[in-house]
Amino acid sequence: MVESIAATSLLGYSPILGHYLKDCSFKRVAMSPNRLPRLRSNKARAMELTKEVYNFREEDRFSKSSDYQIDGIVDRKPGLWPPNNKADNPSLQNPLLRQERMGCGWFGAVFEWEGVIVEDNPDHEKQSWLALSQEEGKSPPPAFLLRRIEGMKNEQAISEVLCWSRDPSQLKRMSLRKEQIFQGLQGGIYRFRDGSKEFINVLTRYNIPMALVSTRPRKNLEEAIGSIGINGVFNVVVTAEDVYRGKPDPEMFAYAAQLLQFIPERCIVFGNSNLTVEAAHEAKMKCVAVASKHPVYELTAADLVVRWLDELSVVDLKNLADIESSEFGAEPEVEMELEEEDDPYPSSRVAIDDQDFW
Ligand SMILES: Nc1c(NC[C@H](O)[C@H](O)[C@H](O)COP(=O)(O)O)[nH]c(=O)[nH]c1=O
Ligand SMILES: [Mg+2]
Repeated sequence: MVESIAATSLLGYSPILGHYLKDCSFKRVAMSPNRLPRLRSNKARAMELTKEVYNFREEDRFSKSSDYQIDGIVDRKPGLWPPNNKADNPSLQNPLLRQERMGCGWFGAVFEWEGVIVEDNPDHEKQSWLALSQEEGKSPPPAFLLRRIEGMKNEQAISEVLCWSRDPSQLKRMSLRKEQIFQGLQGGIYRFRDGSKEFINVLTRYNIPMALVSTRPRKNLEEAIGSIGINGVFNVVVTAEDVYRGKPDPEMFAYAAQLLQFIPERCIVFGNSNLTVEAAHEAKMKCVAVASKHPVYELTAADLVVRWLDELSVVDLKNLADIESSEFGAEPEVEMELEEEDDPYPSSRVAIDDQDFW
């Protein structure tokens, strides 16, 4: 199975619907009525948000997520946005490796959890909000508001969309309660979506760095990861506690890229809603939409739409991650190394980072 997915090529395979963006400006998608006007550039905003989060809870975050970070990939010290450009590191000495990474062969995969890796039951989420509104003596949120808060952090949804409170302690209390209700309904039972296990096996085999990003609390997500037996598969796990804002804000994806040490243009997001597509594009990332709870025709703003992850091959992802040189400024120059005269084996010198050539 693993072999067949990896070997699938562009020759024989055509995803349900897909279009590769060649316009590096990315399309602006008018799909989220709750988007706030942005007065600053996306990059400046991501930088500001990421810095804020670092200053706010740096120690807490790194201590909690350390189990999921692979040494050598994640820099535990705070850094500036954008992250160090691991892929296009000009100090790479192996010209073949450098060429490979400067092209489309080196990228990070950023996955949502529900509706992408595991099956999602949309009714549980709706019922949780309805139950919370009843407990709090608020009017039940209508369907259009529930759609607007899909993918947001609970605090964000309660304060900015439902307008139930702005008091931080109340927001925290209601958010925790809503997750408690959700977990009760969900029952701690998780099931892989068909094809997702096979797909992450392929990516693991190809050494493609992977991040898991979800608006669920870390504790619940860690339990869920353990219960389906994929501990340690993701190099990085970003959860609700790590960020101020969920989707459609790009903060979660920007932070995942920072932890993976990939510039955003080198990341592909896999999500199942238009808010995810919007957040990924806002973060300057490509987005594959998985049509799980939303039909294919509603997700056409994504760069590629599939029903099941195992419809995709590594070749498809490489094509998707194909980087326009203009996105990096000037055309990169291939550096010629000067070999020292007294070195008897000059061509055997390889930078440390060159050893993981795949
Ligand atoms: N509000 C509705 C949701 N919200 C839940 C989110 O879509 C999401 O599944 C959850 O936040 C987990 O995050 P992730 O997918 O792992 O990133 N879902 C619905 O189906 N319907 C809603 O109205
Ligand atoms: Mg989802």
